[in-house]
Amino acid sequence: MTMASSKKKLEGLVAATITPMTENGEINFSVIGQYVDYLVEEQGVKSIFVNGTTGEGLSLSISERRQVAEEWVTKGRNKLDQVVIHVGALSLKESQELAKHAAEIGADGIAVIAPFFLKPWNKDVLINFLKEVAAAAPALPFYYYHIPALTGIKIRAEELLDGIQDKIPTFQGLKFSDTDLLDFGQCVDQNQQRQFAFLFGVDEQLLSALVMGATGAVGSTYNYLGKKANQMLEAFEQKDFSSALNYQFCIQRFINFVVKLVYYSKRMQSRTSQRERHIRQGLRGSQT
Ligand SMILES: CC(=O)N[C@@H]([C@@H](O)[C@H](O)[C@H](O)CO)[C@@H](O)CC(=O)C(=O)O
Repeated sequence: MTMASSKKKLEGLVAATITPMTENGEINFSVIGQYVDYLVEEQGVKSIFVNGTTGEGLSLSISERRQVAEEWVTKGRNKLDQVVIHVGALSLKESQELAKHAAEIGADGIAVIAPFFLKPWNKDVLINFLKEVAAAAPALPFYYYHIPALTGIKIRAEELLDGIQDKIPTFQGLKFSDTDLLDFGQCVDQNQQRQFAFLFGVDEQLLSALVMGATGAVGSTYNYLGKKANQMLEAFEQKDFSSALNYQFCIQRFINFVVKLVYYSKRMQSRTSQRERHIRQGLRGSQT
C-alpha cells in the first residue's frame, strides 16, 4: 500500500463502477483492464468507487466482492489516482473483513453505508458501527456513504459529522447521495476548518452541490458522461456559470430520458404481469 496516495484528498469525478457480468451472471473480470483505460482515456475520470450501489456490491457474495476489489486495484495501478472500495454490509464482521482486505490489496480508501435491516436508531449507534469498521483498516481513509433513500436511515449527515473525527480518526469525507441540499450545505459549512472531501452523489444536481461547496462527485453517469461532467467542473472553476449550466442541462436531459424509460418500462411490466395473472387464472379455472 502506498501511504502517500492514500493521504491525498479525493476530488474531482469518481466513477461508481458497474460490475461487469457474463451472460451466466458470473463476474467478467476480463474486461476490467479495458474499463480502466476507457475511463482514463475517453472520459478523463481517474478515480473509482467499487462495489457501491452501481456495482451492486450488496448483491455480490463476500468472495466476489473481494475478487472484484482486487481486480480493480490491480488493473488501476499506475493508471488511476484513487480506488475506493465500498465495504458496507449488514454484518459488522463481514464489513471488517472487507475493510481489512481493502487495506491489504492497497486500495486508497474505504466507504461504508449504514446497516439497513436492523437499523441504528440514533447517531451514536451508527457511529459505533462505522468506527468498528474503520478500525479494521486503520491506515485507510474512511468515507461515510449517505444514501437514505436506499438504506432508510434518515440520520442527517450534518448531525453525523459533528465530532466524527474524535470517534473515527481516519474519517476523511462524505459521499452524499441525497437531494437534501440543506443537509449537504450544512455539512460543508460546519466543517470549513477540516480537510474533508464532500463528494456529491446525485449526478443530475451536481452543479447545485458545487455551489454548496462539493469538492468532488461520485456517480454512475461518470462512467460514460465523465467528459461532459468534467467540462462542467472546468466551466464552474472558471466561473463561467452559464456554460456550466448548459453542461448540467445536457446531463439532465439524458438522465431524464432514462428516468422516463424506467418509469414506462415498469408500467409495461406491471401490465404484462397483470395479463399473465389473468391468463394463469383462466387456465386454472378451465382445469377445474
Ligand atoms: C441511487 C443511485 O444509484 N445513485 C447514483 C447516482 O449516480 C445516480 O445513478 C445518478 O444520479 C442518476 O440518477 C450514485 O449516487 C450511486 C453511487 O455512487 C454508487 O454506485 O455507489
